[in-house]
Amino acid sequence: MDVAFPDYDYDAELLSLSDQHKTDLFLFNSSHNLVRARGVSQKIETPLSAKTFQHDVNKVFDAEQRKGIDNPILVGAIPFDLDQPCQLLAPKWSERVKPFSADFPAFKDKDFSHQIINHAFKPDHTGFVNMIEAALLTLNHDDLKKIVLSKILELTLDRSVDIPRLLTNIMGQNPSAYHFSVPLESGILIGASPELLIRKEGNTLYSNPLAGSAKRSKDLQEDRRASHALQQSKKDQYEHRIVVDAIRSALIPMVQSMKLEAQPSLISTPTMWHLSTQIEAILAKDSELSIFDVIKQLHPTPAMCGTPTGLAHHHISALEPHKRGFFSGLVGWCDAQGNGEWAIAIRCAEVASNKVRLFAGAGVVPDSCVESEWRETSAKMQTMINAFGIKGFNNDD
Ligand SMILES: C=C(O[C@H]1C=CC=C(C(=O)O)[C@@H]1O)C(=O)O
Repeated sequence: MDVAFPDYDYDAELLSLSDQHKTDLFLFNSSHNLVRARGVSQKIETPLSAKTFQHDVNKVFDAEQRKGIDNPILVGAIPFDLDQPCQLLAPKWSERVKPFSADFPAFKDKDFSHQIINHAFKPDHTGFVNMIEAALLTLNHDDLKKIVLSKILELTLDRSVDIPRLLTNIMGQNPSAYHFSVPLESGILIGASPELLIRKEGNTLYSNPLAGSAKRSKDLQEDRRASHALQQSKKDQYEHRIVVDAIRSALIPMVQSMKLEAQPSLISTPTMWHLSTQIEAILAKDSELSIFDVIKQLHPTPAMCGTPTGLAHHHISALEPHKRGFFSGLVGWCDAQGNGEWAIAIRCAEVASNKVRLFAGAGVVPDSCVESEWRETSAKMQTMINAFGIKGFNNDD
């Protein structure tokens, strides 16, 4: 189904939100699909690692089909830790249409701004330094090759956040990202992720892992220098290669063919440069694998966790003072015909009224430098700081 894009009044037409529905709308927008959903017909909270997971999904799809929906969908979020409950639902209402182009004046909401009343990093700078130093020691004395460690920034803002306005700002400022707004029990998970874990169209799989990062600069020359240095950086190339190798090894047993770029390319968001690899693969003939079977083999990749996965996961639980929940998990949708798209929940925030939590992680390898990882995670948070219209906050502190 195609949609035309007239000059929208963003909150009335674009997001079709009346006041009482401001926060219960699920939205996922990529350059391939825009999925919107509302209301709960059925829920799935089973962890992805549970044996009954696919059975529970099939049961929900069957029940929706018995109600007369030809190709029902599931939308929601999958946590970082596969043993934790998912928040997936078959919505009461949904539509899948041509994606938004975010290049409208309506998306440039310059008057949208917030002030910070309180802020706290978890861990704080000292705790972060200790955490990365402990990781570096482990990297030297263990089989661990890479670990991704994160921090959270907790904000209290001067007023409750208007979610549709935040979403339009996110889209306007980051037109080529995966935009999402996912109502969860703890608040709204909302953001502009640059990273695709998996898109499945029939038997074709697409993935776009990122790893290796540099902060962008407003100064053109400095910006070019940063991108060039990233491309030349052995440390970042190594960090990236670990992710691509893991995805390739996980896909090989499932697919009949795979195309992937020999060298990573550079991609940019408005705030960051990244090393990126596009991967395309065709599932083996007569494959009965669902998109969740594929996700189970891939997630969490070394771009979110580390390598080897189990060991990195163990050290993350021991070193990080916070529970990630859905941060660095997945957000997206899938249908009963086996299509779907799941982006990684980064460059995002969890918002509950005027309380906001931002998340950012960075890959740590033996050549990592503690202060650079602090600055990199702060730079990654700038995507959401800008979307909230927060000015003059130096989040390097
Ligand atoms: C974990 C995050 O970034 C990942 C994605 C791209 C580059 C990354 C890096 O260079 O460390 C991270 O693996 C985040 O943005 O919070």
